[in-house]
Amino acid sequence: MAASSPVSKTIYLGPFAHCVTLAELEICEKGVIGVDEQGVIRFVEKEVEIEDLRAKFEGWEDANVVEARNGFFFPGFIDTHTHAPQHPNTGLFGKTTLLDWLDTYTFPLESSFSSIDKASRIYTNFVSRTLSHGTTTCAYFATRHVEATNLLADICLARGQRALVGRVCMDRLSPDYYRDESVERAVRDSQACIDYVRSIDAAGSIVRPIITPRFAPSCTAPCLAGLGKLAQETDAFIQTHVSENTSECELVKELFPDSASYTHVYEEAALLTPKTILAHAIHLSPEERKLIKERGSKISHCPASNTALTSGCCPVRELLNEGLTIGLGTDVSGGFSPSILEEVRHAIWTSRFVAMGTPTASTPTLNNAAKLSTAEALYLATRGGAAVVGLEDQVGGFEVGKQFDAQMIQLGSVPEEGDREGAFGEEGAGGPVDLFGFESAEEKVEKWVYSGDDRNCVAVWVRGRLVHKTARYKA
Ligand SMILES: O=c1[nH]c(=O)c2nc[nH]c2[nH]1
Ligand SMILES: [Zn+2]
Repeated sequence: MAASSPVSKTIYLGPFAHCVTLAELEICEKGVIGVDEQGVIRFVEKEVEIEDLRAKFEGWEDANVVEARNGFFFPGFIDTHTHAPQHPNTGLFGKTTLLDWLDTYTFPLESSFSSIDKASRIYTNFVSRTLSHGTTTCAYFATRHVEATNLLADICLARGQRALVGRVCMDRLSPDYYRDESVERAVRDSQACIDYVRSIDAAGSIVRPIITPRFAPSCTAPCLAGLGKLAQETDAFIQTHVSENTSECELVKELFPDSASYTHVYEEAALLTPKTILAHAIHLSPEERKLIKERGSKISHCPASNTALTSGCCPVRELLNEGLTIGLGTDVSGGFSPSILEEVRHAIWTSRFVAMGTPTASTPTLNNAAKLSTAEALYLATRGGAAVVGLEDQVGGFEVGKQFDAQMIQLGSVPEEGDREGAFGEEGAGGPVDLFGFESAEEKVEKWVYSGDDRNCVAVWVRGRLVHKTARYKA
């Protein structure tokens, strides 16, 4: 589906849900959202009877009407951290942990993106996959290759998916066949990608560049400093990894013996800014968290990856209590799914593992305060993520003035006894979520969160433009 399809004035009719605050998930059963030709939300009504529709919205008599049946509209998901070139390795991690996983699976695959044909095949497929799971904005790590990185930006722009696209920098501790030959090269190639992405979308309304040092162990101090300087000169976003795995943290201590902490390595290179996204952040000290907060840098929580690579359980509830800004990341292929809905579930599970902890004599009971609620995890997936990628004024919820980045969720109705056809005709067409008719609006959302998948995501819009639909979508 091309992003060039025109946007018509449209009234989105039917239930919608969105997170108003971290604690509050608002669900409106008789919702109406009016979106203009620029994809901007012009009105939001929460209690409208269908019969009143045309009369009520003067000037909107000719608007299209798109109705959510047996489901609801939900804001598009924001994936604050993933690796597009690692998509073919999804599900392949065995019993590795971070450092051997990089050597075994990741570097060999990423290095092959010198082939633009290969990059084209994988990136086209991955952007389709993330869109089909309702991801309307994505922060992508690409590879070292300028041409392939620029191609990823082209694909996101053509498909209409908002993206931050970054060329990965690494000038040490990676194989000879996959390493920046010098600091100058890392900075020059990063600059080339920034220039390219800004040349294809000067306003940055869909694609924006992001400076991407892979992580401290694979960058020398001069390389990190060169990228920090580049970030200042270009006012670009920055993304990297921090404190994911204890062996990695030890390695950083060895490589940067004069730095007070892992986070200080980035601080010393001027890489901690309000436009910085730090992935994982599992093993941070209180001082490091304080520094990140002071700098206004953001955190991408990647719970599926953290469990797959046995990196640890990030104490997200604590970080939220401390006022850090947090979104969710799929971190493919450390993570094994391109779905932020899956990450919502993993964020909730991880918070429960933190809550269960290891009972000790001093804390023998469950630490309920560590748990994330469904609403809180959905907040991280939408509004929290929007703040991480600098789009908090534009997307993440349904308010007048925001842009319509949304997904239409449709659930399955189990037929009444005697109704052999069923609500959606063929069996299984309702996806994995079965409704029996008793469910409240809240229960429908809960059922989707815990057992839904991309089959329930029947249409996706970015700035009011339809960017993905399934056969079940009937406009
Ligand atoms: O989850 C991760 N994925 C990666 O590709 C990577 N590189 C450094 N550190 C990393 N962590
Ligand atoms: Zn990562």
